[in-house]
Amino acid sequence: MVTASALGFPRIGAKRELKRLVEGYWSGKTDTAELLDGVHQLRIRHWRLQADKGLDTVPVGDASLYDHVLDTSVLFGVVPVRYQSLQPGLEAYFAMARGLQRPATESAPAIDVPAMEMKKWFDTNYHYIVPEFEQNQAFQLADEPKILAELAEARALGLQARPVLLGPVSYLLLGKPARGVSAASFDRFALLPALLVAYVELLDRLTAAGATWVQIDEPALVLDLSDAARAAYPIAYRQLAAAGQSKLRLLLTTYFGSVGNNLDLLTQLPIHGVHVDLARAPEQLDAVLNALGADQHLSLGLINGRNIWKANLAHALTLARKAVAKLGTDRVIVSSSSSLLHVPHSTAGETAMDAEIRDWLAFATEKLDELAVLAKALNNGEDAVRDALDDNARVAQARAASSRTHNPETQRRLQTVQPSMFKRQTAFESRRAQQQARLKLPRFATTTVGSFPQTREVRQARAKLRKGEWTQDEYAVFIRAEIERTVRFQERIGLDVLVHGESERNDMVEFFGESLQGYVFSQGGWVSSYGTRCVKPPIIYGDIVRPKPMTLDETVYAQSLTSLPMKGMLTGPITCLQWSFVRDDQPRRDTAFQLALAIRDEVSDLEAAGIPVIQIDEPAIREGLPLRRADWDAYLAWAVDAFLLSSTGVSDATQIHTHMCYSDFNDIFSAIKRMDADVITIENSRSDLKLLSAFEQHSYTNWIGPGIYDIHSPRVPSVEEMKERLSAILQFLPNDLVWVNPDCGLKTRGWPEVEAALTNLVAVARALREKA
Ligand SMILES: CN1c2c(nc(N)[nH]c2=O)NC[C@@H]1CNc1ccc(C(=O)N[C@@H](CCC(=O)N[C@@H](CCC(=O)N[C@@H](CCC(=O)O)C(=O)O)C(=O)O)C(=O)O)cc1
Ligand SMILES: N[C@@H](CCS)C(=O)O
Ligand SMILES: [Zn+2]
Repeated sequence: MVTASALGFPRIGAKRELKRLVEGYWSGKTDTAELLDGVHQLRIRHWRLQADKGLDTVPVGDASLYDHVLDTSVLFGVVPVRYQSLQPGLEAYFAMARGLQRPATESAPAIDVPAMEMKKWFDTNYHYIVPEFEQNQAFQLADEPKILAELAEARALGLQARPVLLGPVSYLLLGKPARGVSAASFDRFALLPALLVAYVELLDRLTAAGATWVQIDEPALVLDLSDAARAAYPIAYRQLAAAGQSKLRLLLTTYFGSVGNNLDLLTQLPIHGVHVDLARAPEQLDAVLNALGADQHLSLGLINGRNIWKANLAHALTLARKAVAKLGTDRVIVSSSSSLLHVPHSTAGETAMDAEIRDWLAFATEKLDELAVLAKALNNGEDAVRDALDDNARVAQARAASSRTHNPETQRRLQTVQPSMFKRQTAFESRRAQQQARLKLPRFATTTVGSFPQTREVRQARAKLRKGEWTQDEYAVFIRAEIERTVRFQERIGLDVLVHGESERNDMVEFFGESLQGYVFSQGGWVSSYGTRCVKPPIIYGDIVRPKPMTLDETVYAQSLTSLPMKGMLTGPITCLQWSFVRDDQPRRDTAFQLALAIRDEVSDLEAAGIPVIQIDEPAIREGLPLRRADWDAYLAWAVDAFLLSSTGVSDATQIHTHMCYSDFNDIFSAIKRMDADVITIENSRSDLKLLSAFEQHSYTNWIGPGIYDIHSPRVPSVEEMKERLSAILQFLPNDLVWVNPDCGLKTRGWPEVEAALTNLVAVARALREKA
């Protein structure tokens, strides 16, 4: 029989229950028992949902209080020294995730530990906590592994449960040497034998607890691997295969792309099943089928875990039938291409969405239905699911034929784009002089990345507008007051280039999605971004049109309040593309260019209204980089072109900023140079300083603002700490190129923290100016 299962399910909950529970715990409103009971109920609800939809197996261990990579570190005792004196359990766990700052009491000394580094999970907008390994890292299985308890829970409910583990090789590859360990002498694969001992112990215990299959995620198998990484796979899996007295079966999963040249490696491994992503890479099916061993199972990643369009079930069935013809029904599993973590929970609550477009969508819950239909069609014949298949074909035809997706004016503009629209009028040196003459900024100019605290009042104001309790005018009055408060605050703190604070924006991408045609947005389509923070990616279904200016009123109002330069804030085309669910009926490049033209128009309007500085955020440009190097150049060519198209329609004296966070700059350096922004502000405060050496090595000569304040943590960095950071930065970058700023927007922080941190930041810049 063909079985159906998903690789993982969204953990946040239909109503973001996980967020409320965990944030309630952090604020002291929820105690430990309530937290643990709440997440337990949520897990059960998600497992039951999958079983009720007709899936044969449920994943166990994919849910997490903060991040599943952090869970893996805790599971194997990979806790950096600086957290080891904290209370083990939730205190140490959350301190690793988000830092911990607590004043001294009579009985306990003060605690002040920063958070661990966060990075993008492959090419997604999900962030994981980067494991830190000592030179001779010890691995020690937790006394009470959470996954064992969860397996017992699922089995007690009578469910067929499949524990999910991050595989040892991917885990090692995702980590980094701990502080003080020299990167040059660090050999992560030297840690493999010790790590495998802990994995084997865990697999033994899972087997004893009743697991028959374990899902081991090895997404690194879709990357270009070093020889050392390739060599690690057979070593690892030979050892793991012997675990569970050889009774346990391992399903090794790959996702986010094709296994490509790693297929030979994969099929040598002594594993019982393989999962491949057929949504991103359907072309790999034949090669995988040919390479599979005699008894190996194949899990077909047919239902897209990264996008929200209903699947083409006829196409999926064609692929699945091919697998069944070769392997027989008992060796085939139908599955999601990746975990469903990256799509929202359900379309069920989307009653306000345009009905025609809603009919085209499948979120996680609806994807479970699709999986069940596929399995039924393969097991019982298509007639058993005739209505579902007919309905699916009707939707695909309706979408393809819809007049809603095309706009002739947008198409015409794209045809008339000229090469001159991708270039500033003169080179940076000349622009720099004109901008200095206009803005008269001091050395080490200070600014922020754009957003200021999105307080409960701000979010509630938007909720009132949404519910019709406030008129648009009442909301606008409220936002103006927020803008004025933010401008006065920045003047008082002493920043040099101000921002309006983005209080009118729910999110830097969703806001633009709501303002542009060609987009729809959901009411409850939340997707985890990091920890308890979620985003609601808007959905691009058609050609992009900017019906009217999107940011002009607020920016011009903010500028009218101050004589200091005001920076207009826009989100760049690649970030809008990357953080939206995008249409799959045209190349991403075409959508990016449509977005770029809309943003170019906004830039022109801001400039014409006298705004002297405009920031076009592109934090997602690195994240969009294809996972295989062979595909990088093609992507970077159009991605940078899209940025240039959005940003170059201004005079020399208008200063263009861009901002990037969580970027591994070394990989895309020449692209960043080609973007030719006058100022780039970058994330840098949690990562080490090596990224700055790239700016030095590549003789980057435009202005740079490496973040010196980690805004993702509630911790306030001291003057001394920021001074040290800045001095270290100045070893790599010339004084006259450096700006001083936080590493990202301040929307997640509270005003008191922001006041304390920015006061320190300005003090550091002023002290440096005096020295210079
Ligand atoms: C810079 N980052 C971003 C990424 N992706 C984006 N799309 N946007 C980004 O900014 N990726 C990389 C990083 C990730 N960083 C963050 C940072 C912060 C958040 C975040 O704070 N998310 C919020 C939700 C934001 C939002 O859309 N708010 C809405 C709705 C707010 C809400 O929950 N309202 C309540 C009612 C009000 C109340 O009573 O409080 C409700 O509807 O129930 C808004 O402001 O209107 C979060 O809370 O998770 C995400 C990624
Ligand atoms: N301007 C945005 C950028 C975040 S990446 C902000 O400040 O929130
Ligand atoms: Zn940022």
